[in-house]
Amino acid sequence: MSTALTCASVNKTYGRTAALRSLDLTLEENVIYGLLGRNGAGKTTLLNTIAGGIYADSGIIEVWGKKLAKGELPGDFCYVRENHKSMGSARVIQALNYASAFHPHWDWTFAHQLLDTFRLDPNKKIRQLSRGMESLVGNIIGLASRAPLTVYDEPVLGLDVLMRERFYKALLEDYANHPRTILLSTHLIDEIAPVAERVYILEEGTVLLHDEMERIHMSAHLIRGNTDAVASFTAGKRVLHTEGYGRGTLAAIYGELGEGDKQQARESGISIESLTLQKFFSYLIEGGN
Ligand SMILES: Nc1ncnc2c1ncn2[C@@H]1O[C@H](COP(=O)(O)OP(=O)(O)OP(=O)(O)O)[C@@H](O)[C@H]1O
Repeated sequence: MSTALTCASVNKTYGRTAALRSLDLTLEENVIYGLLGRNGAGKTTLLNTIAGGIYADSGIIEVWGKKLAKGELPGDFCYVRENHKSMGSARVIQALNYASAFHPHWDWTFAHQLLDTFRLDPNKKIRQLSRGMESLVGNIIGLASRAPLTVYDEPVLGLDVLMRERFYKALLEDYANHPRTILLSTHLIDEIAPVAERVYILEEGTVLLHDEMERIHMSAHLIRGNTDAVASFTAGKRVLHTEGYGRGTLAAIYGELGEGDKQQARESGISIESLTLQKFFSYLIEGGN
């Protein structure tokens, strides 16, 4: 498996704000990644830095093994972000035409199918689109470009639940037939869980956690039981959060549980539940608050 993107010790400050701090991130070929983080964590700064829109103060960014020079755009790369208003009075079809010129793997048949799927009028002017429709134009470009490295910043912003489902479905179906490396930044955390294979969680400009979605699913647990039993069960484990309720304690823990753990839980009356990605995220970031 080759590496699509490497960020090594990337730093970016805006005045006194450190938006990216010694950030390391590696994206392997043909994997879908989720990029999560609360407001201001540095997601957009990271994506803009990768896309060459802003310069890192220091650090290395390599795309397909080639180090990007300052201001250099990665080749055969698609960056989907909100706001196509700069295209002014262009029509949707003109925006697609324009995008197609930059992407050697562009598929027009697929682009037209997506216009139907998303019920977009190709002759409508970009400036007349609703916020959700505007996101959809970007998403069509992201999908139809079939770029080997595609990055989406909040692709479902403003989309209703039906359109969000259609987007994820189109992405997964097309990815199955045309694997590529995809990075999706989103705040709709539980929706990304069945889509992304791996996840990066940013906090204050650095990577707080990077793991496989499956492993998070297997490792993130909420346990409840008698306070002493919970204390004994969690000893030596990674505890993200604890809180008391009545005479018991609830604890969010991270780590795979073996047969011995499960037996101990049964014997001491401790219940074990899996955490959703959203709950795991909030416990990891700030103890569930
Ligand atoms: N142009 C700018 N000038 C000054 N500070 C900026 C600028 N852009 C971002 N920042 C700051 O950098 C930090 C990271 O912002 P960034 O937009 O990358 O976060 P984010 O994770 O994308 O947030 P959100 O989820 O709210 O979109 C924040 O503290 C933000 O205020």
